[in-house]
Formats: sequence, structure tokens, C-alpha cells
Amino acid sequence: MTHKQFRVQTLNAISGAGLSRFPDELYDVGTAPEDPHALLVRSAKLHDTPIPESVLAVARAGAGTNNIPVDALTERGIPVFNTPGANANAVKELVLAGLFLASRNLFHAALFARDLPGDDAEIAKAVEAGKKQFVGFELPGRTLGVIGLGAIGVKVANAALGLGLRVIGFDPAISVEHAWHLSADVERADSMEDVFRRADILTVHVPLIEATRGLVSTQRLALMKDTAVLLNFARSEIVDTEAVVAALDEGTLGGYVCDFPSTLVDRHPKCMALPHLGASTKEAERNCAIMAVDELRGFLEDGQVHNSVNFPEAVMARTPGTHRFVIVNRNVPNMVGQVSTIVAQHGQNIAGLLNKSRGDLAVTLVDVEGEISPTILDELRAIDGVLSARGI
Ligand SMILES: NC(=O)C1=CN([C@@H]2O[C@H](COP(=O)(O)OP(=O)(O)OC[C@H]3O[C@@H](n4cnc5c(N)ncnc54)[C@H](O)[C@@H]3O)[C@@H](O)[C@H]2O)C=CC1
Ligand SMILES: O=C(O)C(=O)COP(=O)(O)O
Repeated sequence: MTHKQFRVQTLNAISGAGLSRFPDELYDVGTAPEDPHALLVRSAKLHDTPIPESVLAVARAGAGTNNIPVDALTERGIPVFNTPGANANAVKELVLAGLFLASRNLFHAALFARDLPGDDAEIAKAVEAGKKQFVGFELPGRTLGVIGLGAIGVKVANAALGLGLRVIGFDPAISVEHAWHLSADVERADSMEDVFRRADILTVHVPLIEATRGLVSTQRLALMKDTAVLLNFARSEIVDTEAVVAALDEGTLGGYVCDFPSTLVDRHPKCMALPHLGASTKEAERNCAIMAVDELRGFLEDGQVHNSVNFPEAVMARTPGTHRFVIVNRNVPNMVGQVSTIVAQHGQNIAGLLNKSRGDLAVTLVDVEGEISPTILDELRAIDGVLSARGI
């Protein structure tokens, strides 16, 4: 069998709307291609999976990259891409569903109704006798606290205003882009603790990183109103679930709705867990797959870096008739000097050059008018601080 130029391994089901964007003549895409150049995943955990030497890039069709060993890949000079905002509306809609499930006790009420015994007359009687246990509350005038005002948090905050809620938000590192989209009616909280204290409903929309692990802790739960409802559609580990269940059992927290079932929350009378459904809509799956495939194609075919979580943004249009070196190097002085010297020593004229850095890492794209020889690549790879070099 002849190999195509690029092989992509999918580790989860990825929407065909995205996969069909890999041109058939260039790509082999499957669940177990030999020596893949790229991995394409959703929530598959890669921490304990050996990542082949052949891999040049990893894409997450989704937002969270906590399932990917990003630091180890950075050390190897491999970019990790995600799809910012592509599933944010889907999550927002599920959070709103969670809000209503909680405020009207819909989940337990539906279970009660489903299991009513007897004929229709008996059911009708039991309904009227039993419904008082499910009396809920209305949203206008209540306070929603939003921790994390990124793609999802902003959409949740804005939508909640439309439902009549008062909204307070906290995000010390909000991006300019997200701040532009946040309604001016969302109040800026002074501190995270301020949000815990004031919220009738609190929702978290932060990534799972070391700083956010256990962010909803015993100490912060103690600040909350006894009747408050906690929503977690971010990641299970952001919440100390044992502390939440303890607070629910002690009557110091009103309810917990999350997207992450576990032995502690499943069947708990004050919890509702959904099976990680936040991004599971046709639209979100499509959006994420398209964005992830385009990002992989941009990097594999042109060395472009767009929406990477560990690499600098590096986009330079191709000049017709040129070839391109894609170099990943440590962000130390004189890398560009050494690269251009080697290229010049081989009599190559540089038609375009881009050098972008992020932290300890840099990407250098060099367009040359001549052919790319294995000798030049070997010399580039031998520069101290170059992690990888390829020609396209
Ligand atoms: N349930 C599901 O299916 C889904 C869950 N998610 C989860 O939601 C998370 C957020 O997604 P997006 O909004 O798209 O990401 P995003 O990157 O657009 O927003 C995250 C925001 O959190 C803020 N942040 C980080 N640390 C913080 C802290 N300690 N306190 C306050 N704010 C902090 C950041 O500044 C950023 O603005 C993802 O990382 C993922 O874990 C995302 C999509 C689907
Ligand atoms: O995008 C995210 O962070 C998600 O949690 C969505 O996960 P999924 O793609 O549905 O496995």
C-alpha cells in the first residue's frame, strides 16, 4: 500500500463535517494508521498513551486540553490545538437547562411522575398530593455568580441577564475579546469569595489546571447561602465533590447540578448529574471538528499555527513558487541568525521569514526560492536549541 503524504489518527468519533475536509489525495485518516503525523481527539485521555515519534501535532476538537500531556508535548516541540468557542453555545444551553432543572426541581419531579403507580385517576390524585414537594423558585431578581468569563462564561452571563437574573462575574484574566462581548450589565466582583458569598446560583467556567483544581473548596462552600445551587459544567475536579456532598447533607448548600456523574453524586437526592453532554450537539460537534481539522491542515501543510494552547500564533501566507522550512526552536538569542546563515550557505534566497515566540518556545517559518535538501534540514536540526525542522 502506498502511503499518502499525511496520516491522521482519530482517538474519538469526530464529525464527518470536519473529517471530509482532509483531501483524500493527501490524507489517510483512521483509528490506527501507521506512524501518524497528527492525533485528533475529543476527551480521549492521552496522559498514559505513548505518543509516536512520527507525531507532529495534536488537535483537541473541543475546549479543555486537560486530557492531553501538553507540557510533555511542548518539550518535544509538538503543538497542541483546541477549538476556542466552537462548542460554547452548546454548553451555554445545557447550563441554562441545568439552571431550570435546579430551580424547578425538574429532575426529581419527573422521576416521581414516571414512577407513579395505579390507573389514571390514581395518578392524578397522587400528582396533586405530591407536587408540593417540588415547589421551586423563579429566576428574576436572583443572583447568578459566574466564575470564568471565557467563551462559555460570557455567553452564560449574557443569557442569564435576559432571564431577569442579576449577574456578577469574576475572571482576573478575562481576554479583551471576551470583555468586548460581555454585557455591561454584568457586575464585576471584587474577588472570587465575593461571588461565593452573593450568589443564589453559582456556575464555574474555568479550565482544569493546577490553579483551579478544587477551586470550589470546603472554605469557599462555607461562604455560600444555605439555599444556593452550584452548577459545574466545566470539569469534575474543579469542585471538591466530597465537600459539596457534605454541605448538601448538612443543609448548608441547596443543590448541585453537574455534567460529571460519580459514585458520590449519582442518586444523591440533592444532586443531578448529566453524562458529560455539554458539547454533545450536532452543531458543536461539527464546529469543533471543522476548526480542529483546519488547524491541523494549516500546520501540516503550511506550518501555520492558529489556536494552539502551547505554541505562539504563527501565520504567514505562502508565496507561490517557494518552499518552506518549519522550525520549532527554543526561544533563545541568535536562532534566526543561525538559521538564515545555514540557508544562505546553501545559496538559498529567503523570500519570507516569520519568527514568533511564546514562553520558552519559538516557531520560525522560512520561505526559500530553491529546493529543500535533506542536508540543509540536517544542519538546521543540529543547531543547539532546535527541537524540530521540516520542509514543505
Ligand atoms: N461539559 C462540557 O462538555 C464542556 C466543558 N468545557 C469546560 O469548560 C472550560 C471553559 O471553556 P471555555 O469557556 O470555552 O474556555 P475559555 O478559555 O474561553 O475560558 C476560560 C476562562 O477562565 C478564566 N480563568 C482561568 N482561571 C481562572 C480562575 N482561577 N478564576 C477565574 N477565571 C479563571 C480564563 O481567564 C478564561 O477567560 C473548558 O476548559 C472545559 O474544561 C468546555 C466545553 C464543553
Ligand atoms: O470541549 C470540552 O472541553 C469538552 O469537555 C467537550 O468534551 P467532548 O468533546 O464532548 O468529549
